[in-house]
Amino acid sequence: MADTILILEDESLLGAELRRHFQRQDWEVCLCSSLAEARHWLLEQQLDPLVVLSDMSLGDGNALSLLEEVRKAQRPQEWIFLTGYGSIPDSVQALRLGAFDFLEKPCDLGRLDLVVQGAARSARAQRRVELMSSSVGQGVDAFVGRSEAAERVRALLQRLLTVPFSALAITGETGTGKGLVARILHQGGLHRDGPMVEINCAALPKELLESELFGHEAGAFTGAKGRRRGLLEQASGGTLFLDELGEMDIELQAKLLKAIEDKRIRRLGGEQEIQVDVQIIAATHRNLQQRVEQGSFREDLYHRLSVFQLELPALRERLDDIQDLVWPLVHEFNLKANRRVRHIPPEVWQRLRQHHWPGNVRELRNVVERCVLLAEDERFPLEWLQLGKSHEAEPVPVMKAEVQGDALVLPLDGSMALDEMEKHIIETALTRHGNNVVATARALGTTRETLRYRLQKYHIKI
Ligand SMILES: Nc1ncnc2c1ncn2[C@@H]1O[C@H](COP(=O)(O)OP(=O)(O)OP(=O)(O)O)[C@@H](O)[C@H]1O
Repeated sequence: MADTILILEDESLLGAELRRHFQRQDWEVCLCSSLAEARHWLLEQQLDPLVVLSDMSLGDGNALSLLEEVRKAQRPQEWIFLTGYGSIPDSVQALRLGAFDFLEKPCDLGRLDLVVQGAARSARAQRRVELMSSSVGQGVDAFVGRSEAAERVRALLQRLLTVPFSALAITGETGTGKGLVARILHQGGLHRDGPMVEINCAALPKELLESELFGHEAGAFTGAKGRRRGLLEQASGGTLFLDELGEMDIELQAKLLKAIEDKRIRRLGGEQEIQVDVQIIAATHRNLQQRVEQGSFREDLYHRLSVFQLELPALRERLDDIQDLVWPLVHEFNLKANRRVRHIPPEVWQRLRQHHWPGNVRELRNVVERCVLLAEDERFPLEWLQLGKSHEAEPVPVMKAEVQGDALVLPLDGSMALDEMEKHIIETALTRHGNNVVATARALGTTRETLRYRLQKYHIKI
């Protein structure tokens, strides 16, 4: 298909000559003799020229104003200005607005051709980059999968992208794509021009998380040296992604709910209320309703978040998606590790479909990475799948966590949740160090405060 050039020229003889010239070079030419006409084609008819070749001063105004309007609305395109003698200030302004180049009239056609070719190359390159960044990470298609369950997720995401929600919860097992979906919602949603700020609620003790979220004034607590803007403020105009919200302390949950409802916060130690316009996306692998029944999650916050809720299916419930997920991953790791895996034997597909996938897509990603990295030729190596026996085929013997010398072996067959593993690691380390908190913290590569917080969290008594 021919590329389009829009020529904006009110001298009819010159306009006609330029049109003939570019048509001879296989351009699709749209010739306009006024700003109004060009505005009609570019903004109302959404004509999408690769290059615009424009006179600077026209009967109905200066073309710079149109360039400014179009820049906001159009896909990448390059503008070249034809200027009269002595209009240097306008030309400087044109370059500042992002014009590709300007040529003084009368201009030599050979020179004009060179400049137009350069502009076309530049616009094509920008469009390629735009296309790549829109297919990677942006848009609901980044959530891959042909299964009905994946289609339902994409359809719901598409709807949510147009809804001005203030809070939303994404639930699903670990590795099902909660982080991915949060990024899709931010990048394609109504808050996309603002920042996306993330925090993992399980990673910090309550006091620290509170000051991270709400900020503090100088001297609000011991160690609060200067004033600090919290993440709710920093994310204003954008999205705050609260990962592992199920782990948030219940008192802090109340404060968060108030911030969502009032759209106002107060920094710790601060008097003044600060307006925040932020959409909150919360993710958790917990069953929040169950947490409510157990009394560890506030019912009112649960109801607030359930207005818009997205439940992501486990990979074992959408085995048809495995094929769609595996090929892009093979391609990605082929490129990264300079491999050329092209052939996936039927036995591999069969084993992939039989596995239980407790770590979901993240686990699949790790498996594909290992196999591609260890492949010796074009064949996807079955021997490196190392998936263990299928859950459906025969029951897998239950593995137990056990200490082997200085090492601790943990089962990765889904029988032990991450929290249980962490609790077990801490208990084992404590026993080894005679319940000495300082020595245990050192052995685990963490601080005494963090360890104390974990002890409290897991109700470990020493
Ligand atoms: N449907 C999908 N299509 C493509 N990639 C996916 C899909 N689901 C998950 N992934 C990929 O799998 C990996 C894990 O996903 P992600 O980190 O979003 O999971 P999560 O649910 O947030 O996990 P956790 O609860 O452990 O934080 C990421 O690399 C993500 O891009």
